[in-house]
Amino acid sequence: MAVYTQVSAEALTAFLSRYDHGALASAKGIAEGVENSNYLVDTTTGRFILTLYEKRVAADDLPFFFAMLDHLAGDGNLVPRGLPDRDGRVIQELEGRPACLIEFLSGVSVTRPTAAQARAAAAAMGVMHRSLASFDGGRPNTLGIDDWRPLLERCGRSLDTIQAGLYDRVDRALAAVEQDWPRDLPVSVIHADLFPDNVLMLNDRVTGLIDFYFACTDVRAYDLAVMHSAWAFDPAGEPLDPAVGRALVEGYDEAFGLSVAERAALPVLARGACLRFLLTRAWDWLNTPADALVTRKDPLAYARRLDWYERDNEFDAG
Ligand SMILES: Nc1ncnc2c1ncn2[C@@H]1O[C@H](COP(=O)(O)OP(=O)(O)OP(=O)(O)O)[C@@H](O)[C@H]1O
Ligand SMILES: N[C@@H](CCO)C(=O)O
Repeated sequence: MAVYTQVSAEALTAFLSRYDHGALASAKGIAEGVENSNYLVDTTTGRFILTLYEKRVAADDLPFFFAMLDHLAGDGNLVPRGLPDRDGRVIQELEGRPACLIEFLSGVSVTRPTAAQARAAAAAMGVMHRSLASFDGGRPNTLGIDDWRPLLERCGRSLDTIQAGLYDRVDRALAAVEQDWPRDLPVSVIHADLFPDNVLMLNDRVTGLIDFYFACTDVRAYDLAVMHSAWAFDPAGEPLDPAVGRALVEGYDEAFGLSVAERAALPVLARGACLRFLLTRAWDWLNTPADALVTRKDPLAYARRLDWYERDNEFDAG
């Protein structure tokens, strides 16, 4: 359960008194997620998400994320805006952490997506990319290709305590990705973490895209590769029905479009995505504080996906 920071009823009551959103009725920590502390807050007038930003989110980046969300919501995308208090402030401090009250969106996230759900989610990403073409903000990717080797070195040989030989395995895969990485594809602001748990759905309909805290400026097709690596496999990293992977590429292509060069680069971009999530999960696996109420995510589920992309499997690019 991702609740790193406990919020007392007294502190939350005082926090809510800055807004015109009613008085505290109930609050409970949300089990999903690994990055930030999230609470579901019910007040006398409505339901909200309260997020306290933890380890990987820099407070200085929050204005960028909320400007992006405002831009997307203003253009009709189903994303949650940060809510301003009576003085117009969205970014607050609570229990010593940066914190925001956020719009609640309905829907649930799927764990084993169908092809229809994958198509709808990828189309929502395509529509989002179209809106982002007119967004003039930007943020360097702090977990991009240039950051993977330093992260590998910080994990070091402790990786081998997760699985024998894992350090050398990642080192080899990373060297190949560094060599093959495309340097001339279109760049844009992207979500960079659009996993199934960051897409809210009702049946086959997308009702919300959430968790923009890794959004950054990077290769646009990398966003789709991240999505493929997260959606085309089950949580243990075993591939789902190939129709799911195909639906992702087709849904995105129909909504936004994918050039021949972007399509050709998807396999290496997906290998890069596997390394990004394998490494951050491995770091967390090795460094999660014993008292944190969080379910660590399995780095080896990403080693299995990496194996799959490396085996020269057809990417099912439609
Ligand atoms: N705006 C929202 N509306 C409804 N539910 C939300 C909203 N934001 C977050 N949630 C719920 O809280 C959970 C955790 O949120 P989120 O994914 O942002 O956490 P995180 O710790 O940043 O996660 P991750 O590990 O994916 O980076 C989500 O899976 C969802 O159930
Ligand atoms: N979506 C990521 C967590 C954010 O870094 C994962 O599943 O590893």
